[in-house]
Amino acid sequence: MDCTTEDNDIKQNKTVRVKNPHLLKNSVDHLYHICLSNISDDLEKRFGDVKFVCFGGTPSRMSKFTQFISSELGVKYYGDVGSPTNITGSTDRYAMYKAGPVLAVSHGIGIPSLSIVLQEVVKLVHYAKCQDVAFFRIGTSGGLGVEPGTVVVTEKVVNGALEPFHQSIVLGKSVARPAVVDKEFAKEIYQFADSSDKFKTVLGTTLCADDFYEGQGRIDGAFCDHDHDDKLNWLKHVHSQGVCNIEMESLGFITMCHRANVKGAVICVTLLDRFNGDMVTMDHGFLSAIQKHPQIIVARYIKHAYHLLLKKG
Ligand SMILES: O=P(O)(O)O[C@@H]1C[C@H](O)[C@@H](CO)O1
Ligand SMILES: O=c1cc[nH]c(=O)[nH]1
Repeated sequence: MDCTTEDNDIKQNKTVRVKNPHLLKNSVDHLYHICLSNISDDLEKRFGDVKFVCFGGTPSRMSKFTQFISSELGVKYYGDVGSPTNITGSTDRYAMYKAGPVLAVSHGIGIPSLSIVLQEVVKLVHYAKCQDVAFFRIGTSGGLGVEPGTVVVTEKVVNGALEPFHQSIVLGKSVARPAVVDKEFAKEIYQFADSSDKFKTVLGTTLCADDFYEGQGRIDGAFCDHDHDDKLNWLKHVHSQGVCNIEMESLGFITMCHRANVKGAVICVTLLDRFNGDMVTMDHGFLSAIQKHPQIIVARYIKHAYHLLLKKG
């Protein structure tokens, strides 16, 4: 594909942007952490049909989601009965599964871990010439003033200081990139909540922290230099600014989707109300049941969008 065609496709919001002139010079690109290569693997043949890429923290969640979405869409997943195959096979850093137009990828904990796999997946869908791709993060979070089990569809994302950008250090300098949420896309997804659902779904601001303990104001870590009142005052303050939930990846996820010209949305379930405590104490059965809540909403959206695509032909 020459650059003009590529630019036109990007302008028409079809293909995924890889904004790196150095890559054009290199013919070989080994996607190290997902164990794929643009030369030795036929990425277009294997992944060219991908339209929806869903990310979440753990391999087991993404494997279960693959089974769920494959039965919802009536498409086979790649792998054996009852066990989708991890495409990243020989690396155990991340897991990636495929069911028809859906790719499900685990990202680990925090933006550093997420950003590596997200960059490689952006390059993967770029090399595979996927068109009109959408990315989703289906995660867990701590809630503020909402019942545990509530799904928050992120309409704004901020860092721990309530600023809507992601800061990182590049070549020794601090770089701040804006976290631009696609609000229309968030609203579209939110509309797939149903009044008969056994859980609530809300649109809200998500605070993305650098850490699970002190970074989220917890007082139950190995270290803590603040007290219970400081924590409550901070939680009350961020809640008064519209924050509904706290997690650890949304800022990097939204910022990179924007840079890649990909529609991106963050949909997380809340595991606890942080006004009532810090520890996640629910039993494993309940935890695994409520992790499905964001998947239910996203699966409805994907099913709807996929059927529209099939109709278009
Ligand atoms: O998608 P998950 O459930 O992994 O996301 C949240 C944020 C952190 O990665 C992790 C902390 O327990 O859960
Ligand atoms: O409180 C919580 C729960 C899940 N994930 C987080 O980052 N925070």
